[in-house]
Amino acid sequence: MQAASHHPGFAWLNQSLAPLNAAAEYAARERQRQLTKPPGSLGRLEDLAVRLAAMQGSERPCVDPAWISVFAADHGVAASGVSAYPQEVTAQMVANFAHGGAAISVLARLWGASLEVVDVGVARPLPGLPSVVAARAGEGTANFLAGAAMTEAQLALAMAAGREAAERAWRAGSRLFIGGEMGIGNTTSASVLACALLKLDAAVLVGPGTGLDQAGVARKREAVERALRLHGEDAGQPHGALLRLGGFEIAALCGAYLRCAQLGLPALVDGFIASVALLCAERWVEGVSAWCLFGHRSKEPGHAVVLAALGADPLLDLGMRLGEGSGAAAALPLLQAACALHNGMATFAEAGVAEA
Ligand SMILES: O=C(O)c1ccc[n+]([C@@H]2O[C@H](COP(=O)([O-])O)[C@@H](O)[C@H]2O)c1
Ligand SMILES: Cc1cc2nc[nH]c2cc1C
Repeated sequence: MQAASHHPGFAWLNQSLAPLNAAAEYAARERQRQLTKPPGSLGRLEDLAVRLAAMQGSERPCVDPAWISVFAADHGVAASGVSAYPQEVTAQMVANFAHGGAAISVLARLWGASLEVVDVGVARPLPGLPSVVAARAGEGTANFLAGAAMTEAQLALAMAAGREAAERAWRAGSRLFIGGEMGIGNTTSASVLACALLKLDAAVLVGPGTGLDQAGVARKREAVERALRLHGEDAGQPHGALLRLGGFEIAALCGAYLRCAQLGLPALVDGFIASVALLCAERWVEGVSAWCLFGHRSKEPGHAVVLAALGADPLLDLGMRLGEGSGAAAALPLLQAACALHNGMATFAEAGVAEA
């Protein structure tokens, strides 16, 4: 682990990661060999079952019940004209999540996953939404074009919000964690974080986000370049990067992935912003990404770059670019199918089918 900060709010990051279970992995691979199909004929569905077996320490893996936490927060940089949408959409979408009308609400219902919304720092939250978990680190971040996005204490609070969400999932008996995010302006934050950590140019990581036109993307790229000039030197490691350039929901996702890896809870990663949060977690503590599966490749162009840096090969490529955890949720039935096939198919011996 990197020596990041002596703030006591980061002490939990010193706990070791859970080990993968080699015996369960071997047993699952052996079982796959005995199922009534030519070896390897279920392709990546076989590998998914075996990887989940290694993570869950069981020859018979299972992703149900699955748990989804959507972290919402606002971004000071939204005031610099970097999004196609106004900032108040963040608070309005939180209400939409709470009322069950967002894409992630529909997918969670469809696949039988639990869904919670965590307010990590929406600027002007709408009143009277009892089902929203309040874990606010502030009233949105400060604009990182003028100074650091957040204080050390706020970073610790936001990461703890993610840690606690992973712990709620674990305590509820969930077998898979999906982290989603909502925050107008957060593709700018994610782009500049990735530039700083990967030492890449803004042009490689800046894209349209919610739907900027060409001129808008050029403005956004200039903003990212300015932020890198201002903070780049102090943002080569995840602590400094999140402090200066982060969002509260991105820090929360980073904390959630770290805690999942400590607990031994597999995580299914969503799109561009979620993958940048995982990049922060992996740079903070090496090995976190071994606890992750990747749901999809977002249409946001920087996502492919971040996935390559993580060595990840996602399951779906549907041209989605919504966020909220929706790309991961779209891949959940593939994981359910991988487990059902692994656990439910007959072996050659059971079915009386001749082997090669
Ligand atoms: O997950 C993705 O790959 C993704 C790509 C583009 C946009 N988004 C979502 O759109 C919002 C951020 O876009 P923007 O243009 O305001 O930076 C935020 O709420 C994200 O959930 C998400
Ligand atoms: C409507 C809307 C829904 C979203 N969900 C995640 N990001 C979003 C951004 C917008 C603009």
